[in-house]
Amino acid sequence: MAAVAGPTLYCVPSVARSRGDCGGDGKKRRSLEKGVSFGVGLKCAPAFYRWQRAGRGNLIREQSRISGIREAKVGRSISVRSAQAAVEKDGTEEYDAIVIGSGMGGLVAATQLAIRNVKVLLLEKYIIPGGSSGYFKREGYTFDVGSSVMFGFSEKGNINLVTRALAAVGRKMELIPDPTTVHYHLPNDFNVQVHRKFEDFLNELYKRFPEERAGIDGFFGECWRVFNALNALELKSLEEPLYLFGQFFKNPAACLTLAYYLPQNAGAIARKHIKDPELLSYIDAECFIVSTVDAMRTPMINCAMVICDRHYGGINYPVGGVGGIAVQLAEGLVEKGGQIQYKANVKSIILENEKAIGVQLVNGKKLYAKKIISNATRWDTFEKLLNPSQMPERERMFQRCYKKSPSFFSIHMGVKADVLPEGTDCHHFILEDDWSRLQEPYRTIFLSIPTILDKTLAPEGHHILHIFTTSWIDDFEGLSRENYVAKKEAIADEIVERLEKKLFPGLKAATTFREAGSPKTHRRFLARDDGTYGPIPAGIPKGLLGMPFNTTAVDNLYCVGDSCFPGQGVIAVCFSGVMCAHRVAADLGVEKNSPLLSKGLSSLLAWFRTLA
Ligand SMILES: NC(=O)c1ccc[n+]([C@@H]2O[C@H](COP(=O)([O-])OP(=O)(O)OC[C@H]3O[C@@H](n4cnc5c(N)ncnc54)[C@H](O)[C@@H]3O)[C@@H](O)[C@H]2O)c1
Ligand SMILES: CC(C)=CCC/C(C)=C/C=C/C(C)=C/C=C/C(C)=C/C=C/C=C(C)/C=C/C=C(C)/C=C/C=C(\C)CCC=C(C)C
Repeated sequence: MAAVAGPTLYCVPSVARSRGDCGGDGKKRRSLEKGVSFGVGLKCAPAFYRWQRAGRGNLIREQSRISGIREAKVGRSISVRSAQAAVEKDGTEEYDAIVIGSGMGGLVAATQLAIRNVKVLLLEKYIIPGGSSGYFKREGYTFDVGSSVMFGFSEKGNINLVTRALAAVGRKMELIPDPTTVHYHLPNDFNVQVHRKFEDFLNELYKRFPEERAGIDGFFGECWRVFNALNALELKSLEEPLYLFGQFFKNPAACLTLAYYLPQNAGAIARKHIKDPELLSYIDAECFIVSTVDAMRTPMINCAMVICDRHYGGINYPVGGVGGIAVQLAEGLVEKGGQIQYKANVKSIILENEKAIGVQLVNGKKLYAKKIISNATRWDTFEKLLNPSQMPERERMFQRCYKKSPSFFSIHMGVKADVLPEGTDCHHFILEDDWSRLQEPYRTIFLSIPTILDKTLAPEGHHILHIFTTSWIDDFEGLSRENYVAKKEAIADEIVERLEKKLFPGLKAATTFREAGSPKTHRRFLARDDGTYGPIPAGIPKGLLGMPFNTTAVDNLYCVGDSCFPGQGVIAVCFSGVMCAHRVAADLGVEKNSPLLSKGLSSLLAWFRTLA
């Protein structure tokens, strides 16, 4: 019955685009799902089409031929061995855990369970793993779907959660250190380079704000206090009482420090130390990058985490591109006995006596597990995979406290290398005119040029420019196809013009490739409601206090990813994956568990959330 999917590389979006819809339910797809579970991709689109076109009998033969390709490349540098994807035995087989979605949150949860010998099946709607941290290839360029700034990817300390997630499944990637995390280009000719060395970065701020030296030391000093406390802990589920009490016993100072900062926001702490409005606006911009809101609404723990990690372990870029991380995790998962099924679009979560017992795919197939983990956003989980009219009060409360952040408008470009001045940094953040417009759609420009670090991602003599800016899906709804495309191009033209003026004269003429994505693209390819980047607080939050953990009000159903504690960001969702796997393993009896204490802690945490 089953077929196994094999090797690894894809010209993914071109495939999906030609099919009209990456997650669509077309005829070809239905026939594939009937007999064959679809695995991580094929070497390139033509092979994909050959495979798709082959008759059902030929599919298995074609598959084993393709499985003979043992080596494929992400970018042109990292080598990825073929991943053996799911062997779906029959519809009645029960797994210990099913994970819906292979974003970094889902992948980490699945791999952390697999290494504990939990029988886990990961279901991904798309044809490669990674979600927002995936990649795609075009005309010799390997593009990161989303951010190229990787926190938590060093050899140092306890919070290098990306490194640790890979190491757990025996993987390690070659890294290129980034000397400057971000180069800020701000109003009134205020330019700051966030150098890898903390002292060099501070000197930039001291130079601009000599009278705020003590304030700068005070604010960043508090950031380090939080970071050092985080770094002292062994990070596991904060919903598991035996672990939590154990950490309080081993590291009371660190735990009390974190408990103190848990309900606080960065903006309020910055204001204790700093008076200069321009410096406070700069801290808003720092927070905006990590949370898409200003400092007053950014939890202090999250702010401190990113502000310090970039100087502690540093920002490091994986050779071959960010997409390689998810590919390595997916391969590692299968090596550790887990299974992955691609093109497995979960339509609903099956409940029995109000407990989650399985999932149903869009092709009607039902799969069962003791525990169901959703890496879809909480909006998608509780409004689409479950009946919205039966949404538990706990989720209603989440939706009152948090709303969907805007999505991104993104432009992936290939340009001739000589348009970039010598010494150009890899990542830039631009707000040209007015601080008050920081959170307005299209006003700030995020720009990454990963080829500054890894030249193999583009054809020789070329660079990649990945540009993005916040944008709401409403701007693109209800347009004809023609108007939709025209609108995307007009917005992209305007942003490129702004970059020409600010940074790279001649940019338009030097462009060799350009593709723009709207919030609708995010919704379609990442299966995120309204294409949202993640949750943002509806008002001023009490730090992280209101953010839900992994358990839900539905028995046996867990969430993982950016709509869980601690929120948006690759390193944040990796932590969410680690926490989720620990809690699930405890509930399965694989990790130490005390049901009574767990129940008590769960009620206590639920009460804390009502204070937020
Ligand atoms: N959007 C960006 O630009 C971007 C880029 C890079 C990293 N990130 C970070 O990644 C974080 C998100 O990571 P994450 O792990 O929470 O999730 P994710 O959105 O990256 O991945 C979710 C995965 O679940 C799959 N999925 C959703 N519904 C499904 C269904 N019904 N059936 C099967 N599969 C389904 C999606 O296809 C996707 O692969 C963000 O917070 C962000 O910080 C975002
Ligand atoms: C239980 C209770 C209640 C209590 C107790 C106490 C305690 C013990 C506590 C503890 C806690 C903890 C452990 C916590 C943790 C946390 C964490 C880890 C966090 C993390 C976070 C992170 C984050 C947020 C991140 C983010 C990031 C991001 C978002 C990024 C982004 C990026 C981008 C966008 C890029 C940019 C670019 C350019 C500029 C171009």
